[in-house]
Amino acid sequence: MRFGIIGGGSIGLLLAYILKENGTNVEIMTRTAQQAKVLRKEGLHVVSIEGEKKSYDVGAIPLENADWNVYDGVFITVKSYDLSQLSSYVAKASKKLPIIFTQNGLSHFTFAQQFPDHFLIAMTIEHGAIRKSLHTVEHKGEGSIRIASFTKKGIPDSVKQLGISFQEEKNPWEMLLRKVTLNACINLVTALLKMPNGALLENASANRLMKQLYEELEAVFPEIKRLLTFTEVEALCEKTSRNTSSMLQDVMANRPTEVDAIAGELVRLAKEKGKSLPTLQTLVLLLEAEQMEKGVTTND
Ligand SMILES: NC(=O)C1=CN([C@@H]2O[C@H](COP(=O)(O)OP(=O)(O)OC[C@H]3O[C@@H](n4cnc5c(N)ncnc54)[C@H](OP(=O)(O)O)[C@@H]3O)[C@@H](O)[C@H]2O)C=CC1
Ligand SMILES: CC(C)(CO)C(=O)C(=O)O
Repeated sequence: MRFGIIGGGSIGLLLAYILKENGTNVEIMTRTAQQAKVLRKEGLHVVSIEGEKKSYDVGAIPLENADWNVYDGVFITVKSYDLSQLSSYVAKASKKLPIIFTQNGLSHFTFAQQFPDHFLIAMTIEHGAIRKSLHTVEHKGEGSIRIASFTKKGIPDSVKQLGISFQEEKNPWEMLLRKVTLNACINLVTALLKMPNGALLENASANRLMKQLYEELEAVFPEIKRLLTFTEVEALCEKTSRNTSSMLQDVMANRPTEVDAIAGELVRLAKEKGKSLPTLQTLVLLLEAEQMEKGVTTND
């Protein structure tokens, strides 16, 4: 089997590693020709959770030159705010091709609704990963991977046979609500306090702030009680304790963050119910103010 991965960032390279470990042929579709060249020449370098260094031959091609007809499935691992750039590619893809979205947040739920006849699937990844160079990724923690189809087509055998250990979910909305709650609790606090995920267990005030966020969300979206306990939020901080959350990675690299896809969407949904999320909204403003001072605009 041959799978394409759009985006050679932290999660794109981590997925390439997981797929290669399971014997799948992988081609990474990059934004730049330079990254594709480096990946083809140097291979994919991985530092595993245990600190072991590994390398793999991978295919790599700039996205604009790729032919999606050669793949059994395509993973989309770009940030939420870059999804709109891919609309024309998804529109042209075969309706039989499984396309799997790995974004945090909720905006890909709306993106997927533009393509009701395509074979679109959501995947939530509770792993930590940090790209260290154009062809090197460090695996920083391992939690569960969940998958749910956006359509009635279900999960195809080609994806089930990838050898990735994942939990299949029936309801994509609930699966994404669970993950966005985890990210609202972990990513915003770590991004503001410049802490690795594990520090949220050690710093009592940061831990209280994270709990306050969880309780505020649970009060507005009661189904969260059924989908995720606060103990599970803390367990993910433990499993990814050495990871720098993807939002903190963005802040440190002076890139836009996914604050709108994560917190903005939750605030809007709360408003539709006539409710508000004051703690979350305050953290959003603090983060946006910090980004503005650095001249980084959110392009969500
Ligand atoms: N990092 C983590 O630990 C986790 C991240 N996630 C989620 O996974 C998603 C990806 O995150 P992450 O990998 O950290 O993000 P990164 O910013 O590390 O990677 C995103 C990649 O997408 C590439 N890209 C952007 N636009 C295009 C395009 N038009 N064509 C091809 N490639 C493109 C970027 O290219 P370039 O480098 O050239 O700019 C970049 O390499 C996010 O939604 C995040 O929330 C989920 C779980 C854990
Ligand atoms: C799983 C977790 C919390 C890992 O840091 C993540 O989703 C992220 O950083 O975006």
